[in-house]
Amino acid sequence: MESPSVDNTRWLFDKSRFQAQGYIHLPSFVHGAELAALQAEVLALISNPALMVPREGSEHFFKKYQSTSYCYVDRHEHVPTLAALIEHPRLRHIVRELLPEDGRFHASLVQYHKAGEGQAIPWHQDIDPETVGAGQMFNFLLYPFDTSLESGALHVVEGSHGNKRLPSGEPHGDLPGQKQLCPKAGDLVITDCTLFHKVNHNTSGRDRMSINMRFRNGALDRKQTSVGIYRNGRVNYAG
Ligand SMILES: O=C(O)CCC(=O)C(=O)O
Ligand SMILES: [Fe+2]
Repeated sequence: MESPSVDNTRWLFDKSRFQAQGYIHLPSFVHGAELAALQAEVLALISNPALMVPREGSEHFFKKYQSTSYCYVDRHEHVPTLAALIEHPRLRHIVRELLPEDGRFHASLVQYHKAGEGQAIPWHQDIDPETVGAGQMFNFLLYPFDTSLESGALHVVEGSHGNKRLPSGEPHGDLPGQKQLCPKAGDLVITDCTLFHKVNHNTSGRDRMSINMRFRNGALDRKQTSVGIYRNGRVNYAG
């Protein structure tokens, strides 16, 4: 007989499904006053360009990889609801399911695709699958506002996580088996960092934002987590 707590766990997070797919979509993870606070704080954050990662000198990166979002890294003092979310018991429960030995918070990223600028993130893997592999680092993506096909769906290739690198080709070109997710406000999407994923161009008249809380196995060192894979090259974010 399974205990009720095991049933609760299944309801919250189906680990075997996650491990088979490489991602899982949990609707309405955050709602009500918490979601309203997150929305207000994220809007305040993106209204302050001084807080984003400087773009000067990165023109080559934007052009080559066609990754054009405005990015805010670890701005927790400006988004206290995000700081609280990282310690959220339900979220930490899932982190423990995924990384029972040593699940550590790694970094947060707020990605901002401004209305009217056609911004996008091409196919990528957040870490090098050949050196790290699946099950070591995860994105917990929280969407403060509704997304749509026009503002930028999260595209994923189910089951692509593991030790394989993305096939070379067009940065945004279609991949076999790709699926489109359009998370609603408050939804959480968890992905393995080796999963093939991208965000298509924001052609809508609405801003598109995502909040990424990244967790890693504490046994990984910085060198293993600083390389991202694109279809036309690999990037060492550490420089
Ligand atoms: O904005 C999204 O939906 C995905 C962002 C992403 O790929 C990332 O933060 O690694
Ligand atoms: Fe990513």
